[in-house]
Parts: sequence; structure tokens; C-alpha cells
Amino acid sequence: MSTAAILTAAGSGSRLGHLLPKALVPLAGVPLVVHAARRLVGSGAVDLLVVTAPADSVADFQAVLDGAQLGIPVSLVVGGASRQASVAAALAQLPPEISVVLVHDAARALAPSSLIARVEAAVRSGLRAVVPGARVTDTIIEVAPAGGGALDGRPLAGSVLEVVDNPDRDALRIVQTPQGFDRALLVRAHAAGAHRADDETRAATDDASLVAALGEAVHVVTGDPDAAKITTSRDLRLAEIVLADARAADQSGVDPADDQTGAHAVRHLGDRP
Ligand SMILES: Nc1ccn([C@@H]2O[C@H](COP(=O)(O)OP(=O)(O)OP(=O)(O)O)[C@@H](O)[C@H]2O)c(=O)n1
Ligand SMILES: C[C@](O)(CO)[C@H](O)COP(=O)(O)O
Repeated sequence: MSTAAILTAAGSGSRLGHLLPKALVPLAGVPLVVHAARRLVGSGAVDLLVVTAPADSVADFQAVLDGAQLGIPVSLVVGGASRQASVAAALAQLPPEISVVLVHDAARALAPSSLIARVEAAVRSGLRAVVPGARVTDTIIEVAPAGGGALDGRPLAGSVLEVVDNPDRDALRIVQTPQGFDRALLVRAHAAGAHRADDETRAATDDASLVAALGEAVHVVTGDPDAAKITTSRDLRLAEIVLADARAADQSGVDPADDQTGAHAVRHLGDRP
């Protein structure tokens, strides 16, 4: 029984606006894809790594991953038109001995090894689909075009919205990666959703929603604020703080979650409702 991690890294990073594909953008001098790969290996839960890369950057990814000397087998797969298509392409390359699959975003480069191990252990315990969920700290509203799009018979500009629901935030979670699956279930979910994969506007935004669409249960383990997705240049600057904070904690031996001084507040604030 072996575990593979599919590390999605084939996106361009248009919202980050860097010259390099997002996964090759350095954070403290190290490409995001290498940060993510090191934490996957550091979890001790991953036997094989499959990285999706943009078609025109495969050689660059190969060089970066070779240089990282990860210590487990690593293969590269050309990504598809959407994240869903990229994961499907990687799934098709897995060897037969793999029974558990973690799907993780290079864009969540600082997701800690402890989170990765937690998700994998939950799948090994018999839960066939597992996602990390982080608590929501803001009040969330559901909106729709105001007045159904018209007021007193006059059409309203599309940007005029009204609140149609105030969901209970205790029942909400932000879905992170890695997401962990029994391999056969994930393959079945991707096969059923394959018709959506090549159209970015219709493709599933994560793998667990494909499993849920089959009517199968998806379980939730506690997420981690450090697993936040790096989407914009501001996220990248915040990730520098998170990384520096984690390194300081490693050196001091103080778990940031136990720190009463406030020095590590950025790590544990996101854990509270
Ligand atoms: N066709 C795609 C699109 C995205 N991804 C990966 O899926 C993860 C989540 O995607 P996102 O953060 O949205 O990255 P990008 O698509 O690169 O960002 P943008 O939408 O800003 O271009 C990323 O690790 C990205 O590399 C992928 O493997 N294949
Ligand atoms: C998979 C994911 O990271 C879970 O939150 C997210 O859905 C990816 O979304 P994106 O639009 O591809 O960034």
C-alpha cells in the first residue's frame, strides 16, 4: 500500500503577474513548487511525487526538482486546460501499487508536513475522501442581483447586489489542500466529471467536489492557516512572513500555537472562529 502525491503546478499564475509560471516563483529564494514538495516529503507519508507542469516549462521544472534532491521518485506530467484536467493527466500516470492519492496545490506552498500527514492518516484509517477545512473568521453573506435585477420596472446595473442569506459561519469551512483519496474513488470521480475538464469555466475547482458529485461522503479534518493559497503578489509577501515565522519557531523550539507573546500571532489567528 503506497501513497502518491499529485502536486498541481501547471497554472500560469495570471493573478500573481510574475514573468515565471507561479510554481517557479521564488519565496525566500526557493521556488514555490520546491517548498510544497519538501513539505510533502517531510510528512513521511508520500512514496511518489507526480508534478503537473506547463507544457512550455517542463525542462525548467525538471531542473528545479532535480536540484531539490527530494529523496523520493519524482515524475513530471504536462498539465491540462484546467486544474481538473491537470489532476486527471497525473492520475493516469500512477503505477498500480498506489492505493492512496493526495492532491496538493503548489500554490499552497507552505502547507505544513503535519497537515499533510493528518490528511493521509485519515484516508489510511478508512475515510475514502478527506479535505482540510479552515474556520471562517468573517461574517459571510450570499448575494444576488438586487430586486431580481430590476427596481420599479427599471433594470438595475448588474453590480447592484442584495443579501439573500446569512449562513451560520460555524457550519462553514475554507477548503484547503492536500486533499486525500482512496485511489479507486478518485479515478471514478474524475471519469464521471471528465466532460467538464477542458472548459476552465465548467471544470471542478477541487477534487473533493467531484467525489461529492458522485454522492460519496467527503470528510473534513482541521486545516492550517499556513496552507493558505498564494494567488496575488500580496499573498506572496504574506507568505514571506509566515515562512520567517515558522523558521523562527523551529529555531526557538516554541510551537507558535502555544506562544503567548504575540510574536507568532499570524500563525494561530486564522484558527479561531
Ligand atoms: N491548468 C492548470 C491550472 C492550475 N493548476 C494548478 O492548480 C493550483 C491552483 O490554481 P491557482 O492557484 O488558481 O493557480 P493558477 O491557475 O496558476 O493561477 P491564476 O488563475 O491566477 O492564473 C496551482 O498550484 C496551479 O499550478 C494546474 O496544475 N493546471
Ligand atoms: C483546490 C483549491 O485549492 C481548494 O481550495 C481551490 O479550489 C483551487 O482554486 P483555483 O481557482 O484553482 O485557485
